[in-house]
Amino acid sequence: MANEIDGFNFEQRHGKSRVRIARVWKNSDGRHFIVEWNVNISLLSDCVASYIRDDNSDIVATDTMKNTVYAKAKECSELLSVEDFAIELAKHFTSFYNQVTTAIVKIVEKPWERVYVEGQPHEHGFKLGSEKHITEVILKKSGALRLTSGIEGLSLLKTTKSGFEGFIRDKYTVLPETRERMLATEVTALWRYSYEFLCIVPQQPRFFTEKYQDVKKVLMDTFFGPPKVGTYSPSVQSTLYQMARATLGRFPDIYSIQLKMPNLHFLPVNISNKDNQIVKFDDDVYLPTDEPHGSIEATLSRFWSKM
Ligand SMILES: O=c1[nH]c(=O)c2[nH]c(=O)[nH]c2[nH]1
Repeated sequence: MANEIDGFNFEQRHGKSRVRIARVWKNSDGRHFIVEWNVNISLLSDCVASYIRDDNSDIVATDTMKNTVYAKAKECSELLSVEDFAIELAKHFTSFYNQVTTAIVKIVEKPWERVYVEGQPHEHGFKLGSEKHITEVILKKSGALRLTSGIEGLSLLKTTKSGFEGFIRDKYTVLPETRERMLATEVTALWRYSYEFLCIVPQQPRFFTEKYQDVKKVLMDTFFGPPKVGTYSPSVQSTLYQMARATLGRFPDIYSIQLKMPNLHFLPVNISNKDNQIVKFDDDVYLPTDEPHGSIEATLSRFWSKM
């Protein structure tokens, strides 16, 4: 919220960060479902008086925001996607309070996955996976929506079919050109859907959960290529672009995708003393590192924003 005050421009927002919640649903046939969410709420609201006149009468207390997370989760009688829960919260804040013009709700979901015991899905047993499903909803009172979903911490590695050649060489360059190296990264992907109004958001309960799985599969399949032969990567940049391109090619309701793909180096190991070479690198023994790492990121968007 921006206001002009005393001849200055004043912007403010307030909210509650890191509200942790787990919600369990128990089906009548004995199967349990669980989600664990870390919720961040930020409200743009007309409460300038609290900053400049010690008048809190227009403030939604951040403690109330926290309680709302638990109350709304209780109200959800069935398993729902993290996107749908973020939309529910944002809808509540923008419709219930006159003062609130925009709600920004970000949620990170912990990847609890059902375990298999004796080859069968367990009714109430879960283990923690690795990458996280995230979402950000920005909802205005008018119903105008910005819906972003993403993946955080998707660690991928391939032991071949990667190289890096033809880059600038100058007096500081020592990196040899290669057509054979390891490629390792930890993908952060953020994609924006083209559902720009509340009223056109798909209502099927599993829609965004399935879309998340589908996008993850397209990203991974493009990174690795076919199982027997793979796909040669001439650079992280090229692979990143192919992954973004495949996502926009496959999903017409995704308007843009941002990918961050650090290049996590696996350094060749060569060890010698003055008499012998103890270890000679033959694409087999590496020193894994994460510092320093290359940082490569890009956003690919359509020119039009509507489907
Ligand atoms: O795929 C790569 N992209 C780079 O920009 C880069 N720079 C570097 O040193 N190694 C690599 N690898």
